[in-house]
Amino acid sequence: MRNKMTPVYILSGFLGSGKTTLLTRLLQHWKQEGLKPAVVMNEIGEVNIDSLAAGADVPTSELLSGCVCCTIRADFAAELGMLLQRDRPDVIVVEATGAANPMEILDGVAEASLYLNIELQQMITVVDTPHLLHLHREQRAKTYRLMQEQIRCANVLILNKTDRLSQDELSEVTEIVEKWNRSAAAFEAVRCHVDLEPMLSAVSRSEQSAAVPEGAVDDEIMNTPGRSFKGGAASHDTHAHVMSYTHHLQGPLDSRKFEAWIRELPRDIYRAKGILTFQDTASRYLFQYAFRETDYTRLPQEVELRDVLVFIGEQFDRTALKQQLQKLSEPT
Ligand SMILES: Nc1nc2c(ncn2[C@@H]2O[C@H](COP(=O)(O)OP(=O)(O)OP(=O)(O)O)[C@@H](O)[C@H]2O)c(=O)[nH]1
Repeated sequence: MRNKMTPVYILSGFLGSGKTTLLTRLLQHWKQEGLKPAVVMNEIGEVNIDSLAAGADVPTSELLSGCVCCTIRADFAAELGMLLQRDRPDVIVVEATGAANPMEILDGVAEASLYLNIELQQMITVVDTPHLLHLHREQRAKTYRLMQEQIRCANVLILNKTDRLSQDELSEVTEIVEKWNRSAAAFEAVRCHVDLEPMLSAVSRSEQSAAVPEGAVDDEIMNTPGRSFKGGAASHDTHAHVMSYTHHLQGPLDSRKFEAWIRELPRDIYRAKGILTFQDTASRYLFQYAFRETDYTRLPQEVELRDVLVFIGEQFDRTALKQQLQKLSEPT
């Protein structure tokens, strides 16, 4: 039997937006619930000051040699694996450096979930609202684009530092964020003071929304506590949020059927990877899919990994994917 999956939360947000403030709150919350959290942190620079915030009783793993998205391939999975084995946490938070590209981090966690019993729960982005408004007015391209990416990727948005905005400015910022990501559950906050339970359950609700038929999605999310955006159910003109789906395969697949199925994958799924066994070949493979190209690398026989596929894309139908993969696993 497979061990239970440890949920992983990615905490993203621009430098100084309030990630550590939120992390401290989350850790307190989980500890009060009797859970054991662990943290993976990365900082640009030599010393990680934020690790002090986690407290001595929270296992912390640090990637100090640069940004998590650059060290991610080798170190990240190894660090997570070590943390899981050594500390057996109930929940893991990856605090991404404020300058990190969230897509790379998402990709890294997806990669690690091929080898480890972890499940990416959601991406929480803390938005420094006065800073965003300032950049929006100045149109400073690079930083602005990174903030935009961080907002687009989120399933939960904390619109932080609202104490430094007037009501009009808050409306302006909300409108900007809404244009980029209408799907996430959004919470206005001062010092990341949000009701954590509704925030954490809003995470799963927005994930489930992918299975809800078009048109019902926004309705569902509009009803999540803390949702502050205006707007209607019919607005699907903006970017949907990025999501991932992990599927554990029950048995070997027919390679030709799998190939044919991959060719028909919806365009909304832009990345997939996995470990696969085929009914009609002796080897096992590491499978990669990017920009509609597939790649298979033969794995050594002794590799002890379960068969799994991870998909990353925008607002795709996870239920349909699951059903199709179950069908592909049926013996022919
Ligand atoms: N005025 C105001 N200040 C805040 C708020 N939230 C956080 N801060 C302050 O903003 C600063 C940065 O907060 P952190 O939680 O350290 O932010 P961070 O995102 O972890 O920062 P980096 O580690 O640099 O990426 C601290 O001085 C906080 O006290 C807020 O809602 N309003």
